Amino acid sequence: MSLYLEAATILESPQTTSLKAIIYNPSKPFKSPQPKLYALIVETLKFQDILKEVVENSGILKLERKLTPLLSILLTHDLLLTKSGIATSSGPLKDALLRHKARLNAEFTRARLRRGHADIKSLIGAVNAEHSRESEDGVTKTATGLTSFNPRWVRVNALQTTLEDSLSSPTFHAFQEVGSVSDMFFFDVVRKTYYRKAEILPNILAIHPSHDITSSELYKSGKIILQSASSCLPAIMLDPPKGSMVVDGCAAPGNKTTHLAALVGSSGKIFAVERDRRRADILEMMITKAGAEGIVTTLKATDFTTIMEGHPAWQASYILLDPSCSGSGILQRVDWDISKLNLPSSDTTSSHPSKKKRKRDETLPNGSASQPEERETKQLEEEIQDDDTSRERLQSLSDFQVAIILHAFLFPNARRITYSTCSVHAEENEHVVARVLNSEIAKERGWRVQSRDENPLSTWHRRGLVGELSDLKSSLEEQRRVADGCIRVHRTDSLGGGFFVTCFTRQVDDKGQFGGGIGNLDIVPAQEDKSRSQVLGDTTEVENQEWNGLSDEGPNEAVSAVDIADGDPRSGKRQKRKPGKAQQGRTEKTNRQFQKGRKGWS
Ligand SMILES: C[S@@+](CC[C@H](N)C(=O)[O-])C[C@H]1O[C@@H](n2cnc3c(N)ncnc32)[C@H](O)[C@@H]1O
Repeated sequence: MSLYLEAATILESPQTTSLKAIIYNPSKPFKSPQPKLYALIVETLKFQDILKEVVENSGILKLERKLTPLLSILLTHDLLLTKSGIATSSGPLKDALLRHKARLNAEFTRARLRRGHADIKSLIGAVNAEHSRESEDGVTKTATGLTSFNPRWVRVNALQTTLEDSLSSPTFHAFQEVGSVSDMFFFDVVRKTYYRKAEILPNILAIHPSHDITSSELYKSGKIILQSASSCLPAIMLDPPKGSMVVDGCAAPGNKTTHLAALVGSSGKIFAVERDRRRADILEMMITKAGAEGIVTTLKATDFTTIMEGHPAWQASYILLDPSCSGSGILQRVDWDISKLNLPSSDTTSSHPSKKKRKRDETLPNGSASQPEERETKQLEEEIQDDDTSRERLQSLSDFQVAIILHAFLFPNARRITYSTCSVHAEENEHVVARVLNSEIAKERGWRVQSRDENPLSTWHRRGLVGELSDLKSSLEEQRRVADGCIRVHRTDSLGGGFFVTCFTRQVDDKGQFGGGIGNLDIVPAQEDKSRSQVLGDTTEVENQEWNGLSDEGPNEAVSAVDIADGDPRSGKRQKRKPGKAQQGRTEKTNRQFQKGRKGWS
């Protein structure tokens, strides 16, 4: 009986992760074979409506006190829908169900005929078809009736292979290109298809989520990396030229670090900074797997805000900031939503013995009987408290994100800085942008948000929310320009989850001096490298339509001996370059302003 009891326990537990992750978790093994357990739960969930109807109409829950609604549908599933029947030799629960076999069979026949199926085969076929369309295939129907598609996104690792070689490899050679993401979801049978938007998402492919490529040689060797399109946007937007020096300020697990490495190539240099030692281990593994060890120096257990003058990373020209955030945009690929279990009702409904829920008028733990009004007030209070906690949390995340950007603004040679989150909250997105642009540092150093037309992702239709930039101390026109310079991705946009990214830049004059800034409405495109692959200008309208063909996987978000470079004061070695007096003075002044600015914003 342990198979059914274990299945019931799983179905009753709160769903914090996918069903597969629960069943195949090595630290919490089940007695029953995992594939059997998985199949029983998935199949019962698929047929839950008809099973519920059969159990309710048979009235067995009133007659058999040992059977719970959940156990009754699990057992009835195997009794009626499998060739081998209930998978146990004997026992009180099996006996209880078998006493009513004839009645259950009769109700099942009625329920099947009511659905218009002459035989069981036809019923099973129809239920399977319905489920393959609606849940297994990454097609989500939102509450508003919108259909969104969740392909699996794959980034071809240009450090190890090319897109062409990947497409002709055994993994992909049978795949055919389709014109939009939605095209791969409209066949009854999943076909081997891929979608790409080469001009804007170079080396990035979308495939149907049912294709598991993790056992392929391409994946195992690091030639392809599973990374959502949303998560690829920051490196594309930063667009560091080949051979440039880049800092990835919040790097683990390393999706964006390895993407940056592919962009700067073997002549480039990346410092990947990660505060958390354990996460930094994964970062190092990912860098090795991607073949980027020669390009990336990992700064393990290092806080980005401690990188100062004298550290080699201080000289970087490009900085990618993807700091910790609330993660509210992340899509969970839930294989089976066990929370949507539709249980039979009975007058004698009792929950599973292991999980006793408090009934409506039961005594509260403090001994007092809860009255309905009291319960409602308590619930309301809890909700308000939850809301305050999340507001507080967002505020502290936002303060931390501001501090990270303000520190990046101090890097003397930085010309572009991207800031991204996988959050949908304006507090972590537009509000952060407004706060850093209002800072003294931004004004002194000439930092502004890159205009849409300077930006490789100018054709993406969903931009920042201008209404959330009202704290920006500037004209409405400038607020609009800033909003337009930000990119938002909705969870339903098919790029793999909700996302926000923007790029800060500053002008460089002919002598390589930085200048200009917010309030400078005379936007002159920065005189920088000519590496920008796209400035698509007036093709925007057409591009928007093409982008609209994309419409969804969640952004995937992976260092040995501490790899602190010689120049780092903590390395214990003499710093290679000491700043001159003038430079020292400027840094101290700027640091004081920075601290002042920081206080002002907290
Ligand atoms: C959202 S994750 C980054 C994901 C990563 N960019 C990727 O694409 O794989 C944020 C990371 O920043 C790290 N972090 C947070 N604060 C930091 C700080 N002050 N300095 C360095 N790393 C930090 C966190 O430990 C976490 O690993």
